[in-house]
Amino acid sequence: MKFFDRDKEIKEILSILELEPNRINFIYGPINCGKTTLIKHIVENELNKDEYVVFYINLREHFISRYDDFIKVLFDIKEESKLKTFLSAFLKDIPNNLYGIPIPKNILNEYLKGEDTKDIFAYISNFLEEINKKKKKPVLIIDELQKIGDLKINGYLIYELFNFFVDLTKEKHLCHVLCLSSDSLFIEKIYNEAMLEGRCRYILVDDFDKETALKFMDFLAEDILGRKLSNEDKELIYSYVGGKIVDIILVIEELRIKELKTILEELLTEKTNKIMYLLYDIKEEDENFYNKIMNALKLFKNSYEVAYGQISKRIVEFLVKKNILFLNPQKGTLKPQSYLIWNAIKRLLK
Ligand SMILES: Nc1ncnc2c1ncn2[C@@H]1O[C@H](COP(=O)(O)OP(=O)(O)OP(=O)(O)O)[C@@H](O)[C@H]1O
Repeated sequence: MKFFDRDKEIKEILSILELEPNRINFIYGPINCGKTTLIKHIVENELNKDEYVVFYINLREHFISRYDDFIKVLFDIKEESKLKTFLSAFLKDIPNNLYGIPIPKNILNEYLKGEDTKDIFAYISNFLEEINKKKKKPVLIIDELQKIGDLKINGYLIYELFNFFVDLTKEKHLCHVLCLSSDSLFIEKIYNEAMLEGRCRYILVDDFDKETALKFMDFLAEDILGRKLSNEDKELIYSYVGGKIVDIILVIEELRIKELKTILEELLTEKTNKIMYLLYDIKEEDENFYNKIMNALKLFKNSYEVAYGQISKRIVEFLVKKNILFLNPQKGTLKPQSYLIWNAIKRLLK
């Protein structure tokens, strides 16, 4: 699939990377809005390869339940045993794109004997310093950071990591740090975390707005169907799935074999049923909680976005965890995770 648009977000992220690293950057947005695709596009097509060295670490692909698991994910483990020879070989011909910080196996094993991140973070810092000396700018990207949000070793690992990131950015200006997450409860926690105040920047990647969504439909229709869609069809698609990229792709792909109205009704019925079954389960378990959930959902009957304070924290947490609502801590608002979910909520409330 060819990459589409995101000019504004690309410009914003490139303008951050042009400057000296000074903050931790959090890239957040609703589920499946295209955060990973955007970052991969920037790394592969927009960054000057002579200037940047990117370390892309995706926690989604890994099972992380212990300290060792996390540390291993950070690194690209090499067989070489002598640090000096290993480093000079690496610095002679630095690749632009890596999936972990290179480290000799024996050194990593030494570090893993204790549960102290101090030596490990010192190793990474020194490594990044060497890259800086070669006039290259390192960029550390951590995708799905919330996966280690609850991991504890002598306190929460995430706080140690944030301290380290502050050191790399605000203190030493050694490395750009981009953290991606679609868990808006996690982002909200960070947003309100005193130790991170003034040390972070938040970049929202949202679903496409209406104008872009309609253009995306034109682009896909040409690409997948080899024909144009009528304005009425595009408006109809938007009224069901809004600017959610994955949903628009699905609709256009299905158009090869099904009628538009059938596709849209099937999608909405499926989503409505899923939420309905969830609500049935809650009602069975706790009728009082169910009533509170229904009252919260009623707020969305006539509005796509509502102020955060209108719904109690416990209900917000539940609906966000179940991927029904998306919380925007910067704006202090809540909205359904997608237009399709919004339509499903409205259908359930009828
Ligand atoms: N700008 C784009 N142009 C074309 N297709 C896109 C674009 N952005 C996203 N997509 C498509 O949408 C799908 C979902 O995007 P992606 O996985 O990047 O979302 P995400 O926000 O990282 O998801 P998650 O909520 O799981 O973190 C991708 O597989 C890709 O095919």
